[in-house]
Amino acid sequence: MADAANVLEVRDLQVKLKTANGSAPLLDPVQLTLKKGQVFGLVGESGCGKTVTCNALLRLLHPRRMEVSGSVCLNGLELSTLPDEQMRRIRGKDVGFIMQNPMNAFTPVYTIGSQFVETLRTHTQMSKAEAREQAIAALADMNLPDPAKLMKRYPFQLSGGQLQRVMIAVSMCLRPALVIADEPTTALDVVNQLNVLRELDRLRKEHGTSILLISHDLGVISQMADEVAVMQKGRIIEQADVYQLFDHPRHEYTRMLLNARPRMTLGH
Ligand SMILES: Nc1ncnc2c1ncn2[C@@H]1O[C@H](COP(=O)(O)OP(=O)(O)OP(=O)(O)O)[C@@H](O)[C@H]1O
Repeated sequence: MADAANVLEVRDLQVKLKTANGSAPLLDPVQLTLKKGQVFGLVGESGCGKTVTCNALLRLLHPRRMEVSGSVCLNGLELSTLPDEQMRRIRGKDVGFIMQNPMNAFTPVYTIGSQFVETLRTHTQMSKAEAREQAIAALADMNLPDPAKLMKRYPFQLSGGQLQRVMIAVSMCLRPALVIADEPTTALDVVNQLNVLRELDRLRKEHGTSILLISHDLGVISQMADEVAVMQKGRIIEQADVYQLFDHPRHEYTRMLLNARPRMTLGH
């Protein structure tokens, strides 16, 4: 029975890559519990399986190439057995997704405004005018200057930091219960990293959104997360409250990551 305090409960989520001779494990059985309003950090070096975990949660892995098993429960709703059409509605509306390279999230030939309006109208009954108004308000809320003008721009006309903020505005505007942020600041310079993290944190506080924050950078995780899981080679090797993990890391690999983290602070 799902606990009402939890937005996401993942049990025994396992991924295997189908090969000519059988299958190769990519993800050992993963258990995750995200409480409402919590930031859950998933850390580990490149290739350890963070993105595979997110894609498995959202059922974005190709069934012909990957074998996924286990249970993923979002606000009490089991996602693993939902029809594809219902799952499509959940992605974007109930679960927002912020990816590492915002350029990949937008189609280059359409303006920011038309893509934002389209997303809003796909998931709601809003008229074009209402959606446009809401999009402008969401861009302004992300402290983006002159949002009405920005709506007319194409993705390549924005800086990486601006585009990342637009993506956050798009993913948060439908007030999803959960946002999965996969390396949301990795492609940004340090100043933009801090700004984007601040905005994410503010939106979480204002709307009570839970965030699954994926990063290879424990410096970022330490600023944002309440709880942290450390992943190595497709396995969660340590999971703890952020203070406990930083003060008393149990695993040698966690200690190595801690020693390698850059110094940065959100300053609040
Ligand atoms: N479509 C795929 N086909 C085959 N192998 C894959 C596929 N996607 C991921 N993998 C493999 O799964 C493992 C985990 O990859 P994943 O992208 O989840 O790592 P990651 O921790 O997110 O790394 P990064 O921080 O670089 O994004 C890697 O060994 C990768 O090569």
